[in-house]
Amino acid sequence: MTNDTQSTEQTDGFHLVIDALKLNGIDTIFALPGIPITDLTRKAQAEGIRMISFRHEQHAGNAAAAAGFLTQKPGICLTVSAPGFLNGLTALTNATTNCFPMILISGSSEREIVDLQQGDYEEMDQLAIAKPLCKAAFRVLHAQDIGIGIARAIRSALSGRPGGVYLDLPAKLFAQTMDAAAGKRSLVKVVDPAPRQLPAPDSVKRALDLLKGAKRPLIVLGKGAAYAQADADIRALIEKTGIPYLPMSMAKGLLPDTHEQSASATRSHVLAEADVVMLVGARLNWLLSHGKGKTWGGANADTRQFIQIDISPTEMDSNVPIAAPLVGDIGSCVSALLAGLGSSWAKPPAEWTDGIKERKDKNLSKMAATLALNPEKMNFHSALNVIRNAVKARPDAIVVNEGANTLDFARSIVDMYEPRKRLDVGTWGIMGIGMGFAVAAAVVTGKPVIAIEGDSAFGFSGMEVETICRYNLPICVIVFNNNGIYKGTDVNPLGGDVAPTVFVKNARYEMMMQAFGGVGVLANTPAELAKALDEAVASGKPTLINAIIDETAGTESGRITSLNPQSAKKK
Ligand SMILES: Cc1ncc(Cn2c(C)c(CCOP(=O)(O)OP(=O)(O)O)sc2=O)c(N)n1
Ligand SMILES: [Mg+2]
Repeated sequence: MTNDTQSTEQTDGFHLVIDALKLNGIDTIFALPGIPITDLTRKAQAEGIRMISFRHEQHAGNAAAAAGFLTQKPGICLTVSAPGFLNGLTALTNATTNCFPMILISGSSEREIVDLQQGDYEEMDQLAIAKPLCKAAFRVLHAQDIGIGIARAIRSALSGRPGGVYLDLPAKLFAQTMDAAAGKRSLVKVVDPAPRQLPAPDSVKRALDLLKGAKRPLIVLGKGAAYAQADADIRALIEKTGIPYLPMSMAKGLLPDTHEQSASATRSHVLAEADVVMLVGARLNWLLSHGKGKTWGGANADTRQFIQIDISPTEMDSNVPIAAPLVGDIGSCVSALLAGLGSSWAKPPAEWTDGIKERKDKNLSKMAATLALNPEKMNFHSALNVIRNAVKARPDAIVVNEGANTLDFARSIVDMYEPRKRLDVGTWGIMGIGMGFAVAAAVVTGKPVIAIEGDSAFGFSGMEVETICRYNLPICVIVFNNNGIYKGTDVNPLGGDVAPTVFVKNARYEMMMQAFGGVGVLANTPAELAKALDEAVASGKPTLINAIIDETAGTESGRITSLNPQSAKKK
């Protein structure tokens, strides 16, 4: 409480939180109301903040994370204390792993009760629990500190490597009052929350020298390159150097997947044979086989050199030595490289680029033949070919994708044409991002969203179809219904209960959407899927298409089956 004497008008914690968020350009909150934040959700809505309330906090958190990735403003997730906070933690930790900027704001119990463990309603030391799982965590105890607390959370989420931040607001804070004028003065508009970090000129020269001398150069674009919104410079760097590039899944569309320099269709060849690899916002983690082993084992395995562009200096040498670390924000690094190219940059040797083109053309015609097989039969390929054509017709649509086979096949079959139009399971490979990401994509962009969902993956967030209907969002959910996790054919050798990986046969998922007033379609053929998808994208109506997929078609864990521990051979 302050004793500021300038005015008698008072403000309170509720309004200071709302004013601080609005002052920093926050116009949407993804939440699940309850004690002690229900009134905050109502007051925020009354003050013009768009309040999107969910059925489970994990999906509100995923929506906040996706909003952060798409807008470069921190997505805000608001939850109740303890169980609501815990439900939001998975999304907060996943956002931090993905480097997506979000802030989880949770109500909490009072310090004096928590610290004496006196058994409060939903008592939990939330700040202590959140700290190791996110980029930064703060608690605010006094109304006059709300402005600085929100400012610190915003700057932490956006500066340097973006990530998840936890902000703990004990219940009593909201009802605290203070002089309105003093309250206004206590608010902080964050200046330049994500300062540019320019690379050192000598590091730019080192990287260019390495690229210049390469016989088989490759550029790998990660989701960090998509987040950077340096789209024109990234495209110019690739096209001016003529170097083949490989987009990781959420970097697809930075250049159209049909671009002549895309090496996606011959990924294994370029990873094995490249002699200089430049990573742009892509970490050498499991998704790139840690930069070593069989995947990278071609002719240049022992002499291959890496250039890495990353805003975090300690990311360098994480798995293999980095010969040319380029530390800075991606936009600044890419423009520095572009400036250093000069006018006489020699394209890579034709032997390398022609070899890639030959392999790529062969693989693309093999894929075309597979996609054309049995056009009337419903399997992963024929169903995804329908979606491939729909996205080609509507490149502004946003694709959300999760599952195992449903994910792996979609990644290679559904081409993307514009940046930040594909949202998926990310670094962790986590299921359950589907509906939260879809809601955020529709809310922040207003564009049509096509959610390509394995039937197991859909189950993690399926209740949010009610949220989608409640806000009448232009989302078309396509459930790839193969009756189970990976496939639908496992059996229990003892009889009795079904096998742990199978679901109710031919479940009628489309009826869930109908239950809440949306459009539900059962699609048994690619033609039925195509008709329903075209109508959904054209109408913008919440739609769920239950695509019945051949239940024998999948493989265990899709592309990453090798990660399953192999049981010892039975005696
Ligand atoms: C939160 C969570 N739980 C479990 C998993 C394990 N998992 C699970 C459960 C998947 C679902 C695969 O089944 P699906 O029906 O979604 O897709 P397909 O049948 O098309 O392969 S993919 C995968 O890695 C996970 N990645 N994330
Ligand atoms: Mg399945």
